[in-house]
Amino acid sequence: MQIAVLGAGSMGHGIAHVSAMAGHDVVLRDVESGFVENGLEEIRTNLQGGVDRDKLTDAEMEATLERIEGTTDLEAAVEDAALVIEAVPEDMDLKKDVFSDVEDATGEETIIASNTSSLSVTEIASALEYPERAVGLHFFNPPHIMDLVEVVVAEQTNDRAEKFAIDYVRDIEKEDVVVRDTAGFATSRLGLVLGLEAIRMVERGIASPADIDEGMTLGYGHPMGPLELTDHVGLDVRLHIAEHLREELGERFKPPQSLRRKVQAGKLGKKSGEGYYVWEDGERVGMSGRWDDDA
Ligand SMILES: NC(=O)c1ccc[n+]([C@@H]2O[C@H](COP(=O)([O-])OP(=O)(O)OC[C@H]3O[C@@H](n4cnc5c(N)ncnc54)[C@H](O)[C@@H]3O)[C@@H](O)[C@H]2O)c1
Repeated sequence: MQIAVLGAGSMGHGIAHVSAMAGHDVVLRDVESGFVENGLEEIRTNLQGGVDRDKLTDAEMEATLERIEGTTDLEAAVEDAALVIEAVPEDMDLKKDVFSDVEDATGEETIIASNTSSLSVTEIASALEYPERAVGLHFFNPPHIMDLVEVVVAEQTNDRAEKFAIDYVRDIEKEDVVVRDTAGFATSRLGLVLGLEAIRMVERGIASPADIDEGMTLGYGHPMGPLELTDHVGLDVRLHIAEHLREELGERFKPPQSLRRKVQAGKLGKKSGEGYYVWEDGERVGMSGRWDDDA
């Protein structure tokens, strides 16, 4: 089928990649041609990585790239699409505008999906005249590696849109979980509980970040501990989500003081060089603050 992906950033190019790999024709749209080119370049790099690891052949890589077209023209991107997936920045007004613009340029049958990680799909869908075709498709980063997609069912989503979304997820060989539209969906909500509690444990000196993380990787089989994951996601991003979930779901999501302090100090995790760990050239080289000597 024809799929339009709006936004060629971290998530958009990955969603275009996995859709084209499954044989769909994809149009990748961003607001500037430089962003589109970057997205297409990232897809080529990631596909080449797959070829280098013998996951796919050169011919499969070229065929996948041929199925992806880049553009800055919204109308051209969406007019023939059966499915439109937006992956523009996490801003409610922007997402509503994008949904509404898409609706103006497509037929009534087109399914319009949002890759939002925390906003209400119900509210985004309210920008549509026919909101029953809206649904959430929450991919995980990076989409070409991560197997899960949460299918988020908004208040308005009808059975056809829900089934369409589930079929699409299975078709691109990902695993679907279906979630009602609530703050944090299923994964962010549970992942954050673990992250916030780990931060409180560090705050109270119960154990070092590395020991807590090792406890969860070796003891529970998690691929990465909650504090290292917090550094990867960004402390500012986690704080923002915690504040949102606290507002929506209650005090159990109250952000710990130390998380707030670190964000105020610009210690945002891997991207700033320090969070619960110290990072150099993308590698973990030690622990932050009083745990430094134990690193
Ligand atoms: N990064 C993650 O780990 C992650 C994981 C799951 C979901 N998400 C969600 O995916 C969405 C995108 O996040 P991202 O990390 O890819 O952001 P990003 O900043 O990397 O990319 C967003 C892209 O959208 C483009 N854009 C802005 N306005 C646009 C418009 N009107 N039409 C088309 N493109 C437009 C920007 O130029 C940019 O290239 C957000 O809703 C985010 O919450 C992100």
